[in-house]
Amino acid sequence: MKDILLGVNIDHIATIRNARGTHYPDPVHAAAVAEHAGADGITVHLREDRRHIKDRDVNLLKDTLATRMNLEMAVTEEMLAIAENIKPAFCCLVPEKREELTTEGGLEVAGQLDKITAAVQRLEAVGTQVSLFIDADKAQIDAAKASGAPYIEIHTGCYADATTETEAEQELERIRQGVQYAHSIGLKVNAGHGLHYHNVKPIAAMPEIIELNIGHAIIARAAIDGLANAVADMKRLMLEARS
Ligand SMILES: CC(=O)[C@@H](O)[C@H](O)COP(=O)(O)O
Ligand SMILES: NCC(=O)COP(=O)(O)O
Repeated sequence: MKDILLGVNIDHIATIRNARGTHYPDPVHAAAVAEHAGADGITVHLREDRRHIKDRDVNLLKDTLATRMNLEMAVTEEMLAIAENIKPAFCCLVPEKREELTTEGGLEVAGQLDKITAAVQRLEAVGTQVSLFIDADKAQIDAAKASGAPYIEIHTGCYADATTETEAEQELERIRQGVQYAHSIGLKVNAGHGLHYHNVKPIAAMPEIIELNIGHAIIARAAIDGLANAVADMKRLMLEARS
Protein backbone atom coordinates (compact mmCIF):
# COMPACT_ATOMS: atom_id res chain seq x y z
CA MET A 1 0.00 0.00 0.00
CA LYS A 2 1.43 3.37 -1.06
CA ASP A 3 1.78 6.03 1.60
CA ILE A 4 -0.36 9.12 1.71
CA LEU A 5 0.54 12.25 3.66
CA LEU A 6 -1.66 14.35 5.93
CA GLY A 7 -1.22 18.09 6.14
CA VAL A 8 -3.20 19.41 9.11
CA ASN A 9 -4.72 22.85 8.64
CA ILE A 10 -4.80 24.67 12.00
CA ASP A 11 -6.64 27.84 10.90
CA HIS A 12 -9.58 27.19 13.16
CA ILE A 13 -7.51 26.90 16.31
CA ALA A 14 -6.81 30.56 15.57
CA THR A 15 -10.52 31.17 14.90
CA ILE A 16 -11.31 30.05 18.47
CA ARG A 17 -8.47 32.12 19.93
CA ASN A 18 -9.50 35.21 18.03
CA ALA A 19 -13.14 34.89 19.09
CA ARG A 20 -12.09 36.15 22.55
CA GLY A 21 -8.82 37.91 21.78
CA THR A 22 -7.01 35.58 24.22
CA HIS A 23 -3.59 34.01 23.79
CA TYR A 24 -5.12 30.53 23.81
CA PRO A 25 -5.60 28.18 22.09
CA ASP A 26 -2.30 28.87 20.36
CA PRO A 27 -1.87 27.55 16.78
CA VAL A 28 1.83 27.06 17.54
CA HIS A 29 0.94 24.68 20.38
CA ALA A 30 -1.68 22.98 18.17
CA ALA A 31 0.89 22.46 15.42
CA ALA A 32 3.24 20.69 17.83
CA VAL A 33 0.43 18.42 19.06
CA ALA A 34 -0.62 17.63 15.47
CA GLU A 35 2.95 16.83 14.52
CA HIS A 36 3.33 14.61 17.57
CA ALA A 37 0.18 12.73 16.50
CA GLY A 38 1.56 12.07 13.03
CA ALA A 39 0.79 15.09 10.85
CA ASP A 40 3.24 15.18 7.96
CA GLY A 41 2.96 18.93 7.61
CA ILE A 42 1.12 21.95 8.92
CA THR A 43 -1.05 24.13 6.70
CA VAL A 44 -1.99 27.70 7.54
CA HIS A 45 -3.98 30.10 5.41
CA LEU A 46 -2.80 33.66 6.05
CA ARG A 47 -5.85 35.51 4.78
CA GLU A 48 -5.63 39.11 3.69
CA ASP A 49 -8.14 40.05 6.41
CA ARG A 50 -6.22 38.02 9.07
CA ARG A 51 -9.51 36.56 10.33
CA HIS A 52 -7.76 33.55 11.86
CA ILE A 53 -4.03 32.98 11.31
CA LYS A 54 -1.96 36.12 12.05
CA ASP A 55 1.50 37.15 10.93
CA ARG A 56 2.78 36.36 14.43
CA ASP A 57 1.63 32.74 14.04
CA VAL A 58 3.40 32.29 10.72
CA ASN A 59 6.58 33.86 12.10
CA LEU A 60 6.64 31.59 15.16
CA LEU A 61 5.70 28.46 13.19
CA LYS A 62 8.60 29.12 10.87
CA ASP A 63 10.98 28.57 13.80
CA THR A 64 9.09 25.86 15.68
CA LEU A 65 7.69 23.40 13.14
CA ALA A 66 9.35 20.00 13.18
CA THR A 67 7.77 19.04 9.86
CA ARG A 68 7.11 21.63 7.18
CA MET A 69 4.90 24.61 6.59
CA ASN A 70 2.40 24.81 3.75
CA LEU A 71 1.51 28.50 3.58
CA GLU A 72 -1.77 29.14 1.76
CA MET A 73 -2.15 32.64 0.43
CA ALA A 74 -3.68 34.85 -2.22
CA VAL A 75 -1.50 36.00 -5.11
CA THR A 76 -0.92 39.58 -3.92
CA GLU A 77 2.22 41.65 -3.57
CA GLU A 78 1.80 41.76 0.22
CA MET A 79 1.55 37.96 0.50
CA LEU A 80 4.39 37.31 -1.92
CA ALA A 81 6.66 39.58 0.12
CA ILE A 82 5.69 37.76 3.34
CA ALA A 83 6.37 34.37 1.74
CA GLU A 84 9.72 35.54 0.38
CA ASN A 85 10.65 36.48 3.93
CA ILE A 86 9.29 33.33 5.63
CA LYS A 87 10.47 30.95 2.90
CA PRO A 88 8.01 28.15 3.78
CA ALA A 89 8.73 24.68 2.42
CA PHE A 90 5.48 24.88 0.45
CA CYS A 91 3.28 27.70 -0.64
CA CYS A 92 -0.21 27.01 -1.96
CA LEU A 93 -1.65 29.83 -4.06
CA VAL A 94 -5.39 30.14 -3.56
CA PRO A 95 -8.18 32.47 -4.70
CA GLU A 96 -9.55 34.74 -1.99
CA LYS A 97 -12.68 36.81 -1.63
CA ARG A 98 -13.01 39.10 1.37
CA GLU A 99 -16.68 38.19 2.04
CA GLU A 100 -16.44 34.41 1.65
CA LEU A 101 -16.92 32.07 4.60
CA THR A 102 -14.24 29.79 3.23
CA THR A 103 -12.51 29.23 -0.11
CA GLU A 104 -15.25 28.83 -2.72
CA GLY A 105 -13.43 27.47 -5.76
CA GLY A 106 -10.13 26.88 -7.44
CA LEU A 107 -7.62 29.51 -8.52
CA GLU A 108 -8.11 30.89 -12.03
CA VAL A 109 -4.72 30.01 -13.50
CA ALA A 110 -5.53 29.84 -17.23
CA GLY A 111 -6.94 33.38 -17.24
CA GLN A 112 -3.91 34.95 -15.52
CA LEU A 113 -1.06 32.69 -16.51
CA ASP A 114 1.58 35.45 -16.65
CA LYS A 115 0.77 36.64 -13.12
CA ILE A 116 0.77 33.11 -11.68
CA THR A 117 3.98 32.17 -13.52
CA ALA A 118 5.73 35.25 -12.13
CA ALA A 119 4.55 34.37 -8.60
CA VAL A 120 5.76 30.77 -9.00
CA GLN A 121 9.17 32.03 -10.12
CA ARG A 122 9.49 34.45 -7.20
CA LEU A 123 8.65 31.73 -4.67
CA GLU A 124 10.82 29.06 -6.25
CA ALA A 125 13.69 31.58 -6.19
CA VAL A 126 13.63 31.51 -2.36
CA GLY A 127 13.45 27.72 -2.26
CA THR A 128 9.69 27.37 -1.73
CA GLN A 129 7.85 24.68 -3.66
CA VAL A 130 4.63 26.03 -5.12
CA SER A 131 1.26 24.35 -5.30
CA LEU A 132 -1.76 25.79 -7.11
CA PHE A 133 -5.18 25.20 -5.55
CA ILE A 134 -7.34 24.47 -8.59
CA ASP A 135 -10.52 22.76 -9.65
CA ALA A 136 -10.29 19.40 -11.41
CA ASP A 137 -10.55 21.09 -14.77
CA LYS A 138 -8.30 20.25 -17.73
CA ALA A 139 -7.73 23.86 -18.80
CA GLN A 140 -6.65 24.82 -15.26
CA ILE A 141 -4.46 21.73 -14.93
CA ASP A 142 -2.75 22.50 -18.25
CA ALA A 143 -2.24 26.10 -17.16
CA ALA A 144 -0.81 24.95 -13.83
CA LYS A 145 1.70 22.83 -15.71
CA ALA A 146 2.57 25.77 -17.97
CA SER A 147 3.16 28.01 -14.94
CA GLY A 148 6.04 25.81 -13.81
CA ALA A 149 4.48 24.97 -10.44
CA PRO A 150 5.53 21.45 -9.45
CA TYR A 151 2.39 20.77 -7.40
CA ILE A 152 -1.34 21.26 -7.63
CA GLU A 153 -3.93 20.83 -4.90
CA ILE A 154 -7.23 19.65 -6.34
CA HIS A 155 -10.18 21.42 -4.73
CA THR A 156 -12.48 18.79 -3.23
CA GLY A 157 -15.10 21.24 -1.97
CA CYS A 158 -17.76 20.42 -4.61
CA TYR A 159 -17.50 16.74 -3.73
CA ALA A 160 -17.72 17.56 -0.02
CA ASP A 161 -20.73 19.82 -0.55
CA ALA A 162 -22.66 17.36 -2.76
CA THR A 163 -26.17 16.85 -1.42
CA THR A 164 -27.01 13.56 -3.14
CA GLU A 165 -25.08 10.36 -3.69
CA THR A 166 -25.33 10.80 -7.45
CA GLU A 167 -23.85 14.28 -7.24
CA ALA A 168 -21.06 13.06 -4.96
CA GLU A 169 -20.28 10.22 -7.39
CA GLN A 170 -20.15 12.69 -10.30
CA GLU A 171 -17.85 15.03 -8.40
CA LEU A 172 -15.67 12.13 -7.34
CA GLU A 173 -15.33 10.99 -10.94
CA ARG A 174 -14.46 14.53 -12.04
CA ILE A 175 -11.77 14.69 -9.36
CA ARG A 176 -10.49 11.22 -10.31
CA GLN A 177 -10.14 12.23 -13.98
CA GLY A 178 -8.40 15.46 -13.01
CA VAL A 179 -6.00 13.75 -10.63
CA GLN A 180 -5.09 11.10 -13.19
CA TYR A 181 -4.64 13.64 -15.97
CA ALA A 182 -2.48 15.95 -13.83
CA HIS A 183 -0.35 13.01 -12.74
CA SER A 184 0.02 11.86 -16.36
CA ILE A 185 1.50 15.22 -17.41
CA GLY A 186 4.01 15.21 -14.57
CA LEU A 187 2.35 17.32 -11.90
CA LYS A 188 2.52 16.27 -8.25
CA VAL A 189 -1.02 16.10 -6.94
CA ASN A 190 -2.41 16.98 -3.52
CA ALA A 191 -6.08 17.48 -2.64
CA GLY A 192 -8.20 19.09 0.01
CA HIS A 193 -11.06 21.21 1.23
CA GLY A 194 -14.16 20.11 3.09
CA LEU A 195 -12.89 16.60 3.69
CA HIS A 196 -14.16 14.94 6.85
CA TYR A 197 -14.37 11.58 8.57
CA HIS A 198 -17.23 10.36 6.40
CA ASN A 199 -16.07 11.46 2.95
CA VAL A 200 -12.27 11.13 3.02
CA LYS A 201 -11.85 7.49 2.03
CA PRO A 202 -12.80 7.62 -1.69
CA ILE A 203 -10.41 10.57 -2.15
CA ALA A 204 -7.62 9.00 -0.08
CA ALA A 205 -7.94 5.83 -2.16
CA MET A 206 -6.77 7.64 -5.33
CA PRO A 207 -3.19 6.35 -5.65
CA GLU A 208 -1.81 9.40 -7.50
CA ILE A 209 -2.57 11.75 -4.59
CA ILE A 210 0.48 12.55 -2.47
CA GLU A 211 -1.11 14.52 0.35
CA LEU A 212 -4.47 15.60 1.72
CA ASN A 213 -4.83 18.89 3.55
CA ILE A 214 -7.58 18.71 6.14
CA GLY A 215 -8.48 21.29 8.77
CA HIS A 216 -12.01 22.10 9.81
CA ALA A 217 -13.14 18.51 10.43
CA ILE A 218 -10.05 17.65 12.49
CA ILE A 219 -10.31 20.74 14.69
CA ALA A 220 -14.06 20.14 15.11
CA ARG A 221 -13.44 16.51 16.12
CA ALA A 222 -10.74 17.63 18.56
CA ALA A 223 -13.18 20.01 20.27
CA ILE A 224 -15.74 17.25 20.75
CA ASP A 225 -13.27 14.53 21.72
CA GLY A 226 -11.56 16.81 24.22
CA LEU A 227 -14.76 18.12 25.82
CA ALA A 228 -15.24 15.45 28.49
CA ASN A 229 -11.75 15.97 29.92
CA ALA A 230 -12.07 19.73 29.72
CA VAL A 231 -15.32 19.73 31.70
CA ALA A 232 -14.01 17.22 34.25
CA ASP A 233 -10.87 19.30 34.84
CA MET A 234 -12.86 22.48 35.43
CA LYS A 235 -15.24 20.73 37.80
CA ARG A 236 -12.30 19.26 39.72
CA LEU A 237 -10.72 22.70 40.19
CA MET A 238 -14.00 24.14 41.44
CA LEU A 239 -14.51 21.33 43.94
CA GLU A 240 -10.88 21.59 45.09
CA ALA A 241 -11.51 25.25 45.89
CA ARG A 242 -14.25 24.22 48.30
CA SER A 243 -12.38 21.39 49.99
C1 LIG B 1 -7.53 26.77 0.29
C2 LIG B 1 -8.36 25.90 1.11
O1 LIG B 1 -9.06 25.08 0.65
C3 LIG B 1 -8.40 25.98 2.57
O2 LIG B 1 -7.21 26.23 3.16
C4 LIG B 1 -9.29 26.99 3.04
O3 LIG B 1 -9.14 28.12 2.28
C5 LIG B 1 -9.01 27.26 4.45
O4 LIG B 1 -9.37 28.55 4.66
P1 LIG B 1 -10.37 28.81 5.82
O5 LIG B 1 -9.76 28.09 6.98
O6 LIG B 1 -10.41 30.29 5.95
O7 LIG B 1 -11.69 28.20 5.44
N1 LIG C 1 -6.49 23.30 1.38
C1 LIG C 1 -7.48 22.67 2.18
C2 LIG C 1 -7.18 22.86 3.60
O1 LIG C 1 -6.12 23.30 3.97
C3 LIG C 1 -8.15 22.45 4.62
O2 LIG C 1 -9.46 22.73 4.26
P1 LIG C 1 -10.62 22.35 5.29
O3 LIG C 1 -10.42 20.90 5.70
O4 LIG C 1 -10.48 23.25 6.49
O5 LIG C 1 -11.89 22.54 4.53
